[in-house]
Amino acid sequence: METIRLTMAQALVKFLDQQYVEFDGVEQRFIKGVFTIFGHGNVLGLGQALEENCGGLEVYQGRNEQGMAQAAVAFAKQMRRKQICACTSSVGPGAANMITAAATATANQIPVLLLPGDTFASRQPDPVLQQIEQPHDLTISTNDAFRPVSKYWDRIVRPEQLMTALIQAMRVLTNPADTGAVTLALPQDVQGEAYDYPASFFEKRVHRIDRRPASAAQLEDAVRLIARKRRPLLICGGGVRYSEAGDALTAFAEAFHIPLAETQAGKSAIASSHPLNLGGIGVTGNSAANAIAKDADLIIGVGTRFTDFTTGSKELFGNPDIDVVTVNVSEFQAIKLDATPIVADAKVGLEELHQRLQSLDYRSAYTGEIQEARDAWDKEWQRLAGIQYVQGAGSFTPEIEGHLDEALPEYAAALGSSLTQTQVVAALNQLLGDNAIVVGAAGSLPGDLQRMWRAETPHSYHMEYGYSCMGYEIAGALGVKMAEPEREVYAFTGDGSYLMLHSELLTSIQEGRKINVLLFDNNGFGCINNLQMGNGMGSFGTEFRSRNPYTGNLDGPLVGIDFALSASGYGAVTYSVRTMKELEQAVMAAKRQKESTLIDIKVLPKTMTHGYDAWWNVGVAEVSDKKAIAQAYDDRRQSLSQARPY
Ligand SMILES: Cc1ncc(C[n+]2csc(CCOP(=O)(O)OP(=O)(O)O)c2C)c(N)n1
Ligand SMILES: O=C1C[C@@H](O)[C@H](O)[C@@H](O)C1=O
Ligand SMILES: [Mg+2]
Repeated sequence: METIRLTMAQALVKFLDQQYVEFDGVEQRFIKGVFTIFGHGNVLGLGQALEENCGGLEVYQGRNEQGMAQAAVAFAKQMRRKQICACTSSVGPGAANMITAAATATANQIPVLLLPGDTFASRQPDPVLQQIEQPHDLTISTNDAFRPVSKYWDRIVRPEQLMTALIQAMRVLTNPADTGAVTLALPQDVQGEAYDYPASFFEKRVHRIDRRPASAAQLEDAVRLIARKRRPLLICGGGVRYSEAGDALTAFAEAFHIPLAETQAGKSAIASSHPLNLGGIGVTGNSAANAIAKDADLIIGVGTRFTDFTTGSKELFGNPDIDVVTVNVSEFQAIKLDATPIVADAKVGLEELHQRLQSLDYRSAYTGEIQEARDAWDKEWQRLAGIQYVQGAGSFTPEIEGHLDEALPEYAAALGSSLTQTQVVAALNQLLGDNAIVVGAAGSLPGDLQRMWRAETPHSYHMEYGYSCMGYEIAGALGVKMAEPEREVYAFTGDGSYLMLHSELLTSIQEGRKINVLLFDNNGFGCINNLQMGNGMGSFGTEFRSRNPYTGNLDGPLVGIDFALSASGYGAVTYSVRTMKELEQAVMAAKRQKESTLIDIKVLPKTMTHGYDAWWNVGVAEVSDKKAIAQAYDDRRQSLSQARPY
């Protein structure tokens, strides 16, 4: 047997360089590159291997391990899971920083390969710098914390173990039904240890991503159910995009006259202007999708996990005769809501269902309801786009009313702006152009965008709403830009998310990957303020106010931040926006820039969109002296009584 003597880390790099996937007959390299932040836990092992021969892998320098790994997650998401990046960190805190990103990947079912350094397998120097010592179990290190957030976890304590670990890692990374973060913990000493690896291990491997067909019996069950339903509603989930099933879904909807609603992950599979597309559904959905959902007698969920946001915590589907059909490549997802499942790839499953339903000459019973719902939402959209703040007591009612109404003049003065969030979102939808990609994750913007953003081109909407991780926005925009360098990429971030994590803005500049940050500064954790005040609490710990020496609380003056100044320090081209005219000028100027840009948009709190008749089950206090909280608790109990229990 021919062998090659390499260190474990050199063998790892050589193997990763030879991985390819084939999907619909198209073959491509699977691992684009490796994000790195080196420390003693990885620099002399994996770092040395990458320096000596990284083959066709690109090597990037991250700023924050969470940030670089979120960029890798976004890259793989935008590539529809057909290409990924790996990330390597040092031992201890560097590794711990990647755990949040691992969780983001796994929650969203996005493949990412994480390679944290680990403590010595030999234990000779224990405790090595940054080692946590657990006296009851010396095998534990920081990296064990990746176990609950990884789809595959392994620790390579001998160089020859690498071979089985990598083959298993590739199984998970290329599995459309059950992918997520793969963590291979690499003890520092083992990274540098040599072994005579069989040469065959490094031959080119092509992993076929098969389209799983549906079983005839499952199709028959589904057809029988659909045939007796009059008001079906399709839900387009992320699986539609990963399976490139947008056309199949459109054809299905058109053939049987079935409206469709979009989840955050599924949005932009089908153009918003399509007459059967109702738009976003659920807690962050619009009036059109939610109204049709309430009366639907059948939900056909395609590639969706049916999260609480999509189902309105299982209260949204109000028709007593409701049934559910699913098309999902994952058996686990397919049987949710006690559905009649079709366990299959979204495109193949839909095409097979289409064929069988066609032979029955099926058509839904909708007449004018779909267009009416769309028209009503369109009218509401125009109203949201036109909301302007008017100064003076009683002359302005914000969308989220009755919380901070009396504080709005103070905000307008402190921010120097009276822009409303809905008017800015609507204007940006016109200004950015159809080909732009919008990226988001947390705060109030995902709600506004799922409702209001009209996405006309495929894959122009990139929302991480499985983990809704603050700080993904800017790191994610970098990953998206790496996936689609020809398109303008816009990170929609709140001030809170920017403050949480924006380190990879610098990486975007270093790499010459231009991203545009649209920062909505409302001086606080706006959506959480809405949530607490909407459930009977006061405004507590969510506005950005200084410590007040008289009360001892955080109810002093507003804390003003010049975000444009902050980003310009990194080399971003920045703009400050306080009027609609400035917004238009800034967007036009940003488009002409070659460097990354940041537009610091000052918006009034409470001027984002509100909910449109979907309930969100949140934990409200059962005991409180406050009447408003007791009322919120009763309301919750009432909604819960109308929701499906499972
Ligand atoms: C990492 C992380 N921590 C905490 C949260 C909980 N959370 C969700 S939104 C939010 C506030 C967001 O504030 P900002 O980015 O300013 O957006 P706004 O709601 O004001 O639009 C918080 C704390 C989260 N989603 N992610
Ligand atoms: O708690 C949350 C509330 C949501 O409105 C928000 O978008 C999300 O980021 C979150 O974590
Ligand atoms: Mg905010």
